[in-house]
Amino acid sequence: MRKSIATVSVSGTLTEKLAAVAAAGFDGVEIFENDLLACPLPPEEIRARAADLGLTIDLYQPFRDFECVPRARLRANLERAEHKFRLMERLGADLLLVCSNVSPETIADDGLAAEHLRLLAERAAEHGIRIAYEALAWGRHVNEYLHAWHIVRQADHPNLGTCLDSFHILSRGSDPLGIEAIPGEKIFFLQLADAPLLAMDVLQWSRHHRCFPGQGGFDVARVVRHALNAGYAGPLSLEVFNDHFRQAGTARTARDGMRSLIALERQLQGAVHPSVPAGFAFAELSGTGSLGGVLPALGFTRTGRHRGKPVELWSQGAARLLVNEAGAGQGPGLLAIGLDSPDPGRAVEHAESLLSPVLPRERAPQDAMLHAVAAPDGTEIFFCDDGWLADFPPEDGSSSDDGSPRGGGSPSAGGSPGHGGGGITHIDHVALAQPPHYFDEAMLFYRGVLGLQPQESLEVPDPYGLVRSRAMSTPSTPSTPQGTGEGPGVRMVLNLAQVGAGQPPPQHVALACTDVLAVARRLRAEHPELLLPIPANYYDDLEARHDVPPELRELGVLYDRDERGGAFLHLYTVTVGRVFFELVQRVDGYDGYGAVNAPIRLAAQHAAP
Ligand SMILES: O=C(O)c1ccc(O)c(O)c1
Ligand SMILES: [Mg+2]
Repeated sequence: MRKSIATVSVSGTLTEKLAAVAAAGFDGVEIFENDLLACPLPPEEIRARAADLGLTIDLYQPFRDFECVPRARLRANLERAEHKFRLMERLGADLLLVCSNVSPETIADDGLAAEHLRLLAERAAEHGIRIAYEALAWGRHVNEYLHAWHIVRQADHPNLGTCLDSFHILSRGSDPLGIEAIPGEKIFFLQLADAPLLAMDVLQWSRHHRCFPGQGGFDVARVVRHALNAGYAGPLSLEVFNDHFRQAGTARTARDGMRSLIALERQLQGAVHPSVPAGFAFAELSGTGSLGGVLPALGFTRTGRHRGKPVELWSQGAARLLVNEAGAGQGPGLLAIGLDSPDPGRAVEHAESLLSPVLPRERAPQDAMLHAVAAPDGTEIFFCDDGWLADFPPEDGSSSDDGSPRGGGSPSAGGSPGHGGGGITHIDHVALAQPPHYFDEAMLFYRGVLGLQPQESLEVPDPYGLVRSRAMSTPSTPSTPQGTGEGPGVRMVLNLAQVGAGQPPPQHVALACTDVLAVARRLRAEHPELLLPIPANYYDDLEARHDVPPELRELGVLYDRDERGGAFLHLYTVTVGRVFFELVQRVDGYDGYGAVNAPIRLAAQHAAP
């Protein structure tokens, strides 16, 4: 299908927008009136610029508050329309979007609406122009897409059709099935936007929070499917009003829009993700040695060293951390994540088909880790099969050259915890700080590229701001809950300093253990300086809410329960460089992240020296 985008969806001047949209591979554009009015080029030159870039001008918009007006106003409106028609002839655009009247003076009369729109269509036809009538969700009299269609049908003019916009349909909770009652040739245009599910005024929601399909909570694909079933054959056109997109990089947003449409087309074809990861292979941190003793204190042992690079492998159970001296100057921070992938080659191909930057294969020929892409925040994501461990032979040099990994594959073989029971078994989740303005891009990356599913979006108060947080995880079904399928699954938490930005929230690696209290006791005894202190007030409140062992207070372990009786015990280390560790124990199917405790943790981190 042809792909189009409204110029309002990306930042920049009109000429910057056109260049970025063409570079991202779009076939056409909707020119938003403000972009044209603010552009120093005459319409003929804009037309030539678009043509040179291989873009068609699919629509000019919006024409407002035209129909259902008193007779005297109608004359003025028709004159206003004549001016637009002449402009569109210069621009080479032959479709004008008319949105339903929002004025309080609108006369609530369908017959009058049809009469006025028919007059407009007759005038438009003299210029070879067609009119697409769109119901704004906050239109005064017309705010439902089927209402707009009924008026178009009543007006009955070949140059008059309707414009469907997924936001206006889905934000009102209308059933898009009704689209199939509209003859396809009368759907003149289809605009697509997603949005997070928010309870707010629909105009504000539309003007500030729209996002690309796949980034919000609407079933945009359903709208498209019904339009295609109706026989719609025009472009899929993104029309997004978003405060962050207005500030983000023009080319980057245009590319993200294209990624969204590619993913949407796949969804319509019923394609499934070709290679959903089964678990974490590793997390790679910048730093040197044992990260100042933190890793051995947590029970990790060094089990290997990269053949040709200054990278060490630290293991405990199936939890593997790589410590890379590159970038160590800035202190410890997360550089990369390795995912256990059923088919790394296909996973990276899939990522590339969704326009993710594939990282250059600059590794030595014998290295296994060749399949990697960059996440929106710059973190490198490696798709791994078991072979990668062979790059990290044990240091005693006893590893043969047959490539067989020491301490590979099975969860218990990756090195001994050396501290008895309760140890760490695997990486439970990784939390990444997202750059401002690109949170929605990250959502689409983790959903489309990695096959993770978004959980609820949360806003977590911090003493000096607000952190927006969203967990994304591999799908779990009742028959294969997280932790019992092919692997433990992948859970990511995306954080964004929403208010009070200052510095980005630190990143963290959460490690699953079988007995977090046992680990906490050992840490308390041997390395109390590594534990993040939690205020007594927290425990006074916790003990009033739940029947918990008093030991939690002594050990600084936090606690949460879910409605189904699952429990979560977790513990934080202090921050080292830009990263900290969390130790977690999930009890009886607890599937969350202890979000109620996040404000306590954020405050404790601010208070820590
Ligand atoms: O917010 C608006 O006014 C507006 C204008 C044109 C559209 O196509 C639309 O969906 C919304
Ligand atoms: Mg619209």
